[in-house]
Amino acid sequence: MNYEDVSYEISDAAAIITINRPDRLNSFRARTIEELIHAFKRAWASRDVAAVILTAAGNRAFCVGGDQKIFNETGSYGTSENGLWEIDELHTVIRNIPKPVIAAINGHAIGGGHVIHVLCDVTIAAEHAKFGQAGPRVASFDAGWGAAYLARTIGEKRAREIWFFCRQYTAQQALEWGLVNKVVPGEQLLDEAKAWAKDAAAMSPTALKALKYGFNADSAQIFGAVKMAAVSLELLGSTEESAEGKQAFVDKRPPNFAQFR
Ligand SMILES: CC(C)(COP(=O)(O)OP(=O)(O)OC[C@H]1O[C@@H](n2cnc3c(N)ncnc32)[C@H](O)[C@@H]1OP(=O)(O)O)[C@@H](O)C(=O)NCCC(=O)NCCSC(=O)CCC(=O)c1ccccc1C(=O)O
Repeated sequence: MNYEDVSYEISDAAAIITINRPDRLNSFRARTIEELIHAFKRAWASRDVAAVILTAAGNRAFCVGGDQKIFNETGSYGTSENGLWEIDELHTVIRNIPKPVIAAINGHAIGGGHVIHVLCDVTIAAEHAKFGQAGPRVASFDAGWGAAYLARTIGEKRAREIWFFCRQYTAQQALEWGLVNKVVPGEQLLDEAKAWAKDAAAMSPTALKALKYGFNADSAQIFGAVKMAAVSLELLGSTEESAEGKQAFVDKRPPNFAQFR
């Protein structure tokens, strides 16, 4: 597969997968998701890879979720080679790849970009990184992993705060909440992630694989809600409420959702 939206390289025993749409703050479209899935499966299959580092181009954003401009223009997140919108499959592959996935957060991790980092095994953040959900502002949501797994990670009250009020949180706050594992100066981010990957590479791969699946077992029942949430989000996407959210984003004005209460 030819990558347009991501890059893939191997450094020592780490696969470095980089989201590469900096002009759209590394927001994703259907093609981005398809390429990310491909890159993760490539890392899964490779004996040269012991751990995956997921990061993004530039120092402004890790990923700010779905590309709202494309959605506003076309009513979807665009086309992929196989014709599918596979955000659920990306989440699944991050959970199921039997190697540690290290998110290296180089800026804003917002909306669907925040969900992706939450699902990574560990997160290292640059000092200037910002965290939060934004879906309810544009009539979107992830009521599957995005809600339930976030609550498992940081607790119900904090998860509900993040989703219901759509605020942004500093890297330091994220560290205090257990949302990230370590905060480093931006210029040290990739080296720090590589050092973690190097440490993981010294471990028994079978032990890491079994541990990852053991950790996953406890939250596996969330998957049922993931599919239900995807169906309801798809339905919301075809409504006037959704159109108002996306149009307001493009117009740079607050949405008027009052009529949909
Ligand atoms: C991230 C911001 C807080 C950054 O703010 P700031 O630094 O002031 O920069 P801006 O001037 O706002 O932005 C610069 C430039 O980038 C454009 N841009 C920003 N975000 C997006 C985006 N998401 N899509 C397209 N373009 C974007 C912005 O318009 C500017 O362009 P100019 O042309 O220069 O004006 C701030 O930008 C911000 O809050 N962004 C919006 C974040 C957002 O709403 N994200 C979408 C949330 S919904 C989502 O992610 C859907 C996910 C999903 O579909 C899903 C489905 C099923 C299961 C799970 C999921 C899932 O959630 O993963």
